[in-house]
Amino acid sequence: MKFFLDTADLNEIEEAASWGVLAGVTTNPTLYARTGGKLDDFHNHIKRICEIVDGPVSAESVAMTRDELIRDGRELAALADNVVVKIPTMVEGLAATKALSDEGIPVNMTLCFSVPQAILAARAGARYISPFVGRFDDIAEDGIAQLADVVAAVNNYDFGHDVEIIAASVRSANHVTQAALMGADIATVPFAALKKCVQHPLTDRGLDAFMKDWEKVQQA
Ligand SMILES: O=C[C@H](O)COP(=O)(O)O
Repeated sequence: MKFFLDTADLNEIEEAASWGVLAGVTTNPTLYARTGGKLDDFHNHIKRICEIVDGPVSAESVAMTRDELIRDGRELAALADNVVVKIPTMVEGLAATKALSDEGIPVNMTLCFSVPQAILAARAGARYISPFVGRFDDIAEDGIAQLADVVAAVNNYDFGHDVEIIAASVRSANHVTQAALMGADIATVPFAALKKCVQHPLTDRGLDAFMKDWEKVQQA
């Protein structure tokens, strides 16, 4: 499984990239708004992320019609070679995904919550599909079970092009564990959750014991 960072925060992206584990970044309008960024600076911001990350960077269109989504998608794709256009799973989004992928522009279909949505996204030409996990948990449903259904269903078929499943709306190390065990291709993880993935209380306890014992060696 590859790790993407689910953020538009440049400091977080630079830090995770320095760990050598970052295979890509996903952004959305909420994540960009959280940086305090202005509309005028959005394209420059995506360019800056693309310069830091050696991998696909999803930039989301906020258009609602196929023509606008296609126009927006072309503009976003022109920003850098590693831009992936993120498009919501809806009828207009499918049509735009088909048009953009036919032009060789990779699309990440987002806000995916069901197996039929995922299969349709793949059929339309989506390079990436993003089933959301945490938002199912938020409504007292089992997000991991939903993700497992999507992974199993998509893996049943050959769509004639590469399709990777991005476990999105990931909130915890346990989500990452479950996504990896079921063979999700990618987990896109917020920075705080990524840090939690590195940590384990037994690692901390073991390290503490090693440091204390090493002090004894130094004083012997
Ligand atoms: O845009 C995709 C995100 O992974 C959504 O995550 P979230 O449910 O934590 O906002």
